[in-house]
Amino acid sequence: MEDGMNYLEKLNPQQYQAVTAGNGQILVLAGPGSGKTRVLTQRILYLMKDMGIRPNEILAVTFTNKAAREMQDRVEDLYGASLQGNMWLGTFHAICARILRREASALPFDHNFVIMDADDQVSLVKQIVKELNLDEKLYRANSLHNEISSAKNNLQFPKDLPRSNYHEETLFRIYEKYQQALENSNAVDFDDLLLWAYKLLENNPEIRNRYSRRFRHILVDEFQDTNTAQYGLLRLLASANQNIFVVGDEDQSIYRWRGADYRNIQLFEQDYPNHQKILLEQNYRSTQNVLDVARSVIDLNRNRTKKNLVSDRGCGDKIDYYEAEDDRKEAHYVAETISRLIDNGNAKGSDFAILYRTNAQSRLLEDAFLYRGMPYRLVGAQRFYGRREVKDMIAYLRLVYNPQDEISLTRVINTPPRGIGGKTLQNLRVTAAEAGKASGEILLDLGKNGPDSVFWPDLGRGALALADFGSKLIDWQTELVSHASISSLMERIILETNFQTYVESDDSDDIDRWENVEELRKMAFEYEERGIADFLQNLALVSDQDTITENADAPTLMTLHAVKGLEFNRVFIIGLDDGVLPHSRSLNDPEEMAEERRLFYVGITRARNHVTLVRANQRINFGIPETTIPSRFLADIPRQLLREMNDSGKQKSPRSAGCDTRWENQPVWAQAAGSSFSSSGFHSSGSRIRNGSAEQRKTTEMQFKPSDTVAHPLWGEGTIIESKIEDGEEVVSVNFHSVGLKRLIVPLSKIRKVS
Ligand SMILES: Nc1ncnc2c1ncn2[C@@H]1O[C@H](COP(=O)(O)OP(=O)(O)OP(=O)(O)O)[C@@H](O)[C@H]1O
Ligand SMILES: [Mg+2]
Repeated sequence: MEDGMNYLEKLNPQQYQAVTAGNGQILVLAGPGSGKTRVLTQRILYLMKDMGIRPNEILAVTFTNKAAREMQDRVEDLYGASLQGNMWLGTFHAICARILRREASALPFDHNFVIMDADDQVSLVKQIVKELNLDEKLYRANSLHNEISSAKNNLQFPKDLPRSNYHEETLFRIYEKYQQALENSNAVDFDDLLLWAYKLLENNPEIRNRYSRRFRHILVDEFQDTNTAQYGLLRLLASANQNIFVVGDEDQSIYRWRGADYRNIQLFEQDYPNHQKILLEQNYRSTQNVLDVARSVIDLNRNRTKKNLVSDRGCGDKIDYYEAEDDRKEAHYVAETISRLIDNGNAKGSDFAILYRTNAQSRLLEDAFLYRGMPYRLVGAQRFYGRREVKDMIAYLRLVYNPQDEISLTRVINTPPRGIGGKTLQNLRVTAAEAGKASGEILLDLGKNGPDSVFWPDLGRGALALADFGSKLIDWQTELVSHASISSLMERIILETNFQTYVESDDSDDIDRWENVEELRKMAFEYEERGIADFLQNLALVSDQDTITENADAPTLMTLHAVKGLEFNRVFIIGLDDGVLPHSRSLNDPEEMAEERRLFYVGITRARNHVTLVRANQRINFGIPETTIPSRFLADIPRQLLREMNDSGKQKSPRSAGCDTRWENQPVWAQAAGSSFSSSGFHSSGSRIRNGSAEQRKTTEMQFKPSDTVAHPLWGEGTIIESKIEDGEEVVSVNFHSVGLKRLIVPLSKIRKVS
């Protein structure tokens, strides 16, 4: 400690306490932007610099590969030396893959196993449903795959599943066949990485001891999103030294659909009764207005500890709110506003994130950006890695690396077409099954011994084409072994299969497919040193967040799920309509609704300075406009924290500046009834929207009375049914000829009197 811990960046007392906590179990619970990730990073440094822990004795778990990379950069920067891959730092999946490769001799697959991507996993289930002659409409591959995935996340192999009815019995059979197919391909899926790592450590005391002794300190970010398998794994890995440091926020648990369970925080508290709990309350990311809005949303979730969120950064701007006529205009409003802010010199492209509930919502945004010729970054793994031409090329590499990979073989055996039809492929499979080998092994054998090989007389006329492909496969394997260069291997494959001509011949849309293949080759080039195993593994484990292109000065378009852990100066959240956010799937399930609320909360709290909430009065579904109702979450935001905007991005209803915390002391009313939404996005009775004292209430003047005829720009004419003062503002019920009854808050609504 000769430098007085100068290397530690400025920390507040609670942060300092967490960073320098001694051995044992430490639980850091704190809201967004309070420095959890930063504390974890600094603790790694502290362990190395002051506690004499070596990098290879530390295991640090992040939620994405991108987060791992950033953490590594930061630690190296402050440590002043390269960690040279000595530290075990990465996602649960990457860390498990590393363990499984090292310990493959104790497992039912080789160390060069491949990791199947999400698409392939579902295709495999589909194929099994077909093989079992089940009705594909009743047995949907996607939902069956989800069931298999949750079984795995609960640490269950097929034999552990209940089999007391027909459905359970069927699921068992499908799961069993699925595992068999993976094993035959020397492949695993994402969930297997966790499941096998857990079982490996649980069943092999020697291996468990080796790892748990080695990791003298374990650190976990985003702990609230761990699932059962991950938590179990942590327990095993920490079993020898019992030094485990976790940071998290129960309000940011948003991966329930992947088996995440924020109750693992409670489990941690029970399982480690001597743990030390540290709370961080100071928020360094967002302004107070952003935090107040976030809090008004999350405070309505039950069964949680209410937390103060205190900003270090002053009140800041109010939150903007815009209601567009339809979803196309919603997207244009966003693009237009951003373009204006950039043109005025008030912001730069990378300041912005535009967040939405579902990937499909990005399409109109992209249109709006393209229309203006504005660059943008669209985040999502499917965007690049899901492309046919990219998947084809990856499948080639996988097959060369692991000829047992049946799925990749099926994908490329006749792509580009080389005269190997369905019948020939079927023959190959049957021959392979009879010989107890993988199809790829037969191919290699044919490549070596020629089409007339005495061993495989049943392949018929297809043998020639198969042998030809087999010999290419041999050449590529040799290339890989002798040159160990992925990009030159790719070059050869491209050349010898006429891949470029094939890819360029597909002009079914205006995507530059060849450019994607070139991009993949560039990526491969960066892996020359680390090798093909690492490259393929990283391709398989890529997450949405990992696809954010760095150094691009452009707004980022991404889902609320993908934005976790990140921060932006300005955040737009679009689609604040009931059924979009919260999602229609979740409306009837209180647990799901609580998660939707957390998702909205995560979105708001990404902002440093500014949040804009946007919704559309109508959404076009398959060409038919449907009128929407505002998200029920909007009603939970105190209105004095909001500024309603008009089309030109100007404020409609000016309100006083500064932090307005009066609402905090008022009673939290029950959630609004769904029927009381107004066109202006906010509802009246039963809402938390209130400002003004009783005094004001008396003096507010009423503009409308029952039976007045009014007109609205969207809904046309209607008749006032009722008019009253609520919370100091006039609220009317109007019966519109076009859409029926609506409740409107007069100062915010667009109605005018006709007679
Ligand atoms: N003591 C501090 N002084 C100045 N800035 C800080 C301090 N602590 C954290 N920050 C900054 O605050 C921001 C939020 O920190 P960080 O991302 O670590 O928060 P977090 O708790 O992990 O948030 P989330 O829950 O969203 O993941 C970062 O920009 C970080 O650099
Ligand atoms: Mg964080």
